[in-house]
Amino acid sequence: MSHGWGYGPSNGPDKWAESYPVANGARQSPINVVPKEAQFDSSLKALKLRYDPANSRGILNNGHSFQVDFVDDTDSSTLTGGPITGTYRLKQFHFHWGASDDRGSEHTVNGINFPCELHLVHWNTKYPSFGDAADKPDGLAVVGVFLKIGAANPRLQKVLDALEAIKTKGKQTTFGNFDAKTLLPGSLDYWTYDGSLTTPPLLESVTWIVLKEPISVSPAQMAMFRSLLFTGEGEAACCMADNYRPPQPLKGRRVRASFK
Ligand SMILES: COc1ccc([C@H]2OC(=S)NC2=O)c(OC)c1
Ligand SMILES: [Zn+2]
Repeated sequence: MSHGWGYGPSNGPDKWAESYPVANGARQSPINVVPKEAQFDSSLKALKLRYDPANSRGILNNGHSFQVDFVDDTDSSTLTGGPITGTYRLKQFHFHWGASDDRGSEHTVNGINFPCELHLVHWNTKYPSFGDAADKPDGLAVVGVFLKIGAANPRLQKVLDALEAIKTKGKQTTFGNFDAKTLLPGSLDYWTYDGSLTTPPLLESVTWIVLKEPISVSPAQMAMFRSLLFTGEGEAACCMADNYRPPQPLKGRRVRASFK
């Protein structure tokens, strides 16, 4: 790729392998989840997500998505249980979405796309930092939550209302006292498999935890996601949408279910 990776025809997911050969690796994400082929595993524990709203810090347009960053210097916002061992700290959350409601999620279920997918990113505290954990096979755990078109979701609104302040690439603003737990659905039933980051560097370091139950988002709220720009101030505006990687080959991996 002659220039940075992105989601366009010249630098999108089909081109990433040119600069990141791991794109064709053995444990790439996302995948298509086929519930009937997922194995119920009774040894899988319940997810324990303990988030302290005081840890939320800021919201940033990073040119590929927007992310809400958390202070991660203590074990005050953590993921434990589920398929992982030990303690993983919440680092950030972000979303992937489509230009229209028929696409946008990264994982699919029986080949069905959702309009949006939330990723809550955690790193294994057996390593000293996110950066150290990011390239280890057990370094990261990402909780994926589907967003499904329905009633407006009031719990999303504080996040969406902040987007006008970060319209262009590189813009950020403070975003304190946000409880990420409010973005979770009522059920924490999940599918889990070994995978990767879904954008370059595509590191194969993620234990994926994809929740079965979606949360709702309204068409008007989806329009707010699409009001962001991939581009920086003063550049020709390009709407931020279709920032998702399509499903990748399973290559013999097992997908386990925490529920029957
Ligand atoms: C350097 O930090 C990164 C790099 C890539 C990703 C991508 O991998 C997933 S998952 N979603 C993404 O957009 C990331 O997300 C945690 C964090
Ligand atoms: Zn992501």
